[in-house]
Amino acid sequence: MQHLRLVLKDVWYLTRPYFMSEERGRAWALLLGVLALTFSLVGIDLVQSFARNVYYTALQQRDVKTFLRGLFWYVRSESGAIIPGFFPVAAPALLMGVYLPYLQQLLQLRWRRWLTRRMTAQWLENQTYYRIALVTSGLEAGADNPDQRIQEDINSFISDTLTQFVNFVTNVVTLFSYAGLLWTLSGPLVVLGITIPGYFFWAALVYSVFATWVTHLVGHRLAGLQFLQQRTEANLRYGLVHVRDNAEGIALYRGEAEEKAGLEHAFSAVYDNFLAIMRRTRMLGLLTTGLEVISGNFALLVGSIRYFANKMTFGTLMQMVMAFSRVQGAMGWFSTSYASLATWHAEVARLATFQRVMDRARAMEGECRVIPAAAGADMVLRDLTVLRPDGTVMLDHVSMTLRHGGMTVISAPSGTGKSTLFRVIAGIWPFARGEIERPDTPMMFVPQRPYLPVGSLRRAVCYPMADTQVDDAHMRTALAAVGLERLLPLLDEEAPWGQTLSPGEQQRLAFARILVARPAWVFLDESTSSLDATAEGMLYALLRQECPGITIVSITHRASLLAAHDTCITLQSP
Ligand SMILES: Nc1ncnc2c1ncn2[C@@H]1O[C@H](COP(=O)(O)OP(=O)(O)OP(=O)(O)O)[C@@H](O)[C@H]1O
Repeated sequence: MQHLRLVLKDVWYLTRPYFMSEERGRAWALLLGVLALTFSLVGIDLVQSFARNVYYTALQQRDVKTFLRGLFWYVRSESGAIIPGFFPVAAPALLMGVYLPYLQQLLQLRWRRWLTRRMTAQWLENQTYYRIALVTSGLEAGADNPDQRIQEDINSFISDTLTQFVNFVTNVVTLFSYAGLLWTLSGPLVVLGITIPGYFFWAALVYSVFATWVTHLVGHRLAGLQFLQQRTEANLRYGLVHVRDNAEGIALYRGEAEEKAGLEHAFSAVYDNFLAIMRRTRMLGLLTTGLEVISGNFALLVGSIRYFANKMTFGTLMQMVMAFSRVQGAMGWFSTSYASLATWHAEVARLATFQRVMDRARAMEGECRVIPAAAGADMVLRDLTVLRPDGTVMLDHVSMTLRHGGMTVISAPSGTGKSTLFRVIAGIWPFARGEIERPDTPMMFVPQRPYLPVGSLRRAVCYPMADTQVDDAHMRTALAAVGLERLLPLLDEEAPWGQTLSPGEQQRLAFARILVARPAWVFLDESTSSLDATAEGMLYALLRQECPGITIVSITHRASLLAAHDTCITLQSP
């Protein structure tokens, strides 16, 4: 019960924002439409059971007139009420049957659009996509694959939530209305001098509880197996993706045999578990089919007692048999839907965790005060303490001035926190205290492995600007100047450039990007580590010559480059 409360709390947490959003009018209208059609269809079915009662009795009495009028026009029930016949309600029922899934899908699609936009925006806002890794261990279920959360889980969460909700409502309404019908129709039965009122209702209840309990005994393990199936499939997929992502390393080590064994192991888990699911499903199938066969005859047997005693018409007997099967079906839904409920529960949990992690990452406020300074001012770092995500100190009370227009190099042993200092200045590392006076002017941070977006080479050179914003001739000149003239004919080619260009070429491309964007400050974090000293010197000289007045702050371990800078700041570990 506690567990159910937690799941419902998560569902509410994920559902509420949409139904309170600016699209709430349409959302509620569609939901109410879906509910209205659901109720109407159950209602029509219930009313039709009375019409069938009359047809069957007419059939038994060979009363052609009542039978045909009932089929094509209307019937009068025993109490004298007029009930539309089969054909008059067939058309509206058909339309409702078609429009129910349509409205449900429309709601699903609109909700998905809204939630995808919202989650994508939240994920990209304030570098949340980057911070998520800082606020979680990375292994927290739900925070691991944001791409899968946004593309797959949103859709399945919405679709399954709506389906479970509609099924739940349908089955509850069916159960109560048909149980009530059974109670009214069945009448009393006298057994050994004791009168049992609504005996058919009680018989149906006892039978349904028994059938539900037996089904539960056989079926409940299916939920766990389905859950495990998702996990084994995910492990297999992860194994395959891992090989793709590390293709070069595996190829160089000739690690195919080891990888193959790992993948085979992952697949055998998928295979074995699916086999277990099949066996369990077979058992469940045998049981449910058996119960279905029994239940039809059970209903006839129990119902016929009053029929043979001449206290009930044939039509009423048939109506009771139908009501019994509806009650059975509704009870059956509650007992056999674990598999789908377990899958749905897993989706809810993953998406809710992702949303919580995003909320946490977004709410994370750094304690470092950033004071905007004039565009031409120096950058001043005062009393800056930088921490790791676990709270341990990386840099303790660091103060420095980075001169405007100067060339400063920051050096320190590996792991001291040089790159993290750049992250603090860039404003993406929230674990810092102190003060930064930051000139209000365009800055560019260039990591050791520059990021290359998916798409054309032109896009890669212009990034983060759109290629339409950049003058073509200017871009070509920049590319040629950094020594990449061989790439000029390939500018419009789409390729995985991050894999096809050598690390040195990628670093040259990053310099072309600086020449294109012309920031006032550039932070180079070992941005020439894959180049030889001559190429490195040429690129630095190019920056000074093409972007006069540019401020350069570098991180490097190379002595040759240290000498090229006018100021050197050495960081100390605490
Ligand atoms: N995302 C992160 N999560 C946890 N710890 C991190 C993270 N990024 C960096 N660190 C830790 O912070 C410390 C400093 O890392 P940083 O990369 O800033 O050092 P560095 O001086 O630039 O090293 P190198 O010269 O090797 O590039 C290291 O101990 C590293 O493990």
